[in-house]
Amino acid sequence: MVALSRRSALALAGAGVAGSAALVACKSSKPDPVTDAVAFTGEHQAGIVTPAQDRLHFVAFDVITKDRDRLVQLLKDWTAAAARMTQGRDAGEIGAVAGIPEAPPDDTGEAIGLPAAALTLTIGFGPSLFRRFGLGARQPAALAPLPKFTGDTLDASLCDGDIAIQACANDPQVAVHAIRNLARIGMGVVSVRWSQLGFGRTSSTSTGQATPRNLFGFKDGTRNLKAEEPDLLREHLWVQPGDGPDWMTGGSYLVTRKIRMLVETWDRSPLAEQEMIIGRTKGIGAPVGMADEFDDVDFTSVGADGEPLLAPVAHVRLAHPDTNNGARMLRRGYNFVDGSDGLGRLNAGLFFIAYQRDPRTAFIPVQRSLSGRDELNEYIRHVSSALFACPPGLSGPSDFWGKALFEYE
Ligand SMILES: C=CC1=C(C)c2cc3[nH]c(cc4nc(cc5[nH]c(cc1n2)c(C)c5CCC(=O)O)C(CCC(=O)O)=C4C)c(C)c3C=C
Ligand SMILES: [Fe+2]
Repeated sequence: MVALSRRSALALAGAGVAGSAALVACKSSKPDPVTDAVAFTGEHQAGIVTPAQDRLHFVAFDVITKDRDRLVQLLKDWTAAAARMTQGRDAGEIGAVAGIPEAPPDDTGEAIGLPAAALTLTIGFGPSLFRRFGLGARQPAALAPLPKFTGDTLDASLCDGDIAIQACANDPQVAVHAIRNLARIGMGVVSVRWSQLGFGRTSSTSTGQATPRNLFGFKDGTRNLKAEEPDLLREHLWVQPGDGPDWMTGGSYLVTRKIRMLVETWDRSPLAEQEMIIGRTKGIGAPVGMADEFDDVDFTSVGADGEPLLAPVAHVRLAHPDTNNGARMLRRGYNFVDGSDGLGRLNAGLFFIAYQRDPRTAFIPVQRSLSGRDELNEYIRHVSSALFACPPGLSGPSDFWGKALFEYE
């Protein structure tokens, strides 16, 4: 049997040979150059350390059923649909246009003819899920709700959620199609709590990727954890045996923060001040006082005025591992522009995404350091916050999202 993508199925449909597709998981965790598909199964979920794609559609769901079996069935159905869509196929076995005219199609159709576009679908479970379905004792200690931080201006309707799914792809229509179909399949069991579209990745997760820029115009993601650093990934990204609970071994904790950026105010500030606030040059992205983007941050040199070259309030000083007891995380955020705010300003910013082995020793201390002193706070507002436990990758066809969490002795 052959695996037919939406593209080849469309082409072959004309020749009358569509309908014999079978799921074939591709082996590599990098996009397959022929099918442009990222493997759906593996040790870790795709969409974390796999190369960051250009587009995002992120959704947080509330579970609206009290029936545990219905939720487990949905997780099975979602897994099957996600396996198909990440390989460039329709969400359902029949597809968008091959079904009977009397029934709604099992795929919505807007991705017909589009490739897999390196689509990854990554699932996470929020703290609120563990208050139900007998999951209380299964909640990881690391999954305690995030604390309030100085300056937070959070909108509760944009925070938290029982289940999150991150869709990343190199085509926005492919990412939106995936989330739309998962929401459709979940009708009656889950409802969308909040969602976010993103464009322009704001970090690299591989040394092979150029460092992109955020909406303040600075290179972002220079000193990110990268796929080529397995020792650091073990230490800072993946939950290790013994960290507990077992169902999270090989997984990672996901923090999202929607951060509005007051771009109009930023755009009126002088270049030298922008560089002082970030602690890096805007052009090359080098740490202040250094020449190259990948030079180490210089904490100690002082200028002719006797003041440190790297300001005490500079973002990269306050976010640096040396300032935070060695804390590191894998950032995977996206720019967003959600139209304008009715006052003539863009509603724009950074949808910050960070994965880590334990938020208590990574995101939380770093955000405490930033929220207290970071000069960047004059120009940003945190409006949404969430934390999710992302289990390890799926082992094969009999595994499904959440199996080890829900099915235990
Ligand atoms: C709590 C974690 C962080 C938040 C929130 C955050 C917001 C934020 N960051 C930028 C722009 C840049 N950040 C940079 C580096 C950097 N930022 C964090 C953490 C948070 N940032 C870390 C851990 C680091 C790396 C520190 C280090 O190890 O040196 C940079 C420099 C380039 C880079 O290394 O990535 C920029 C630029 C914005 C605009 C923002 C909120 C909107
Ligand atoms: Fe940052």
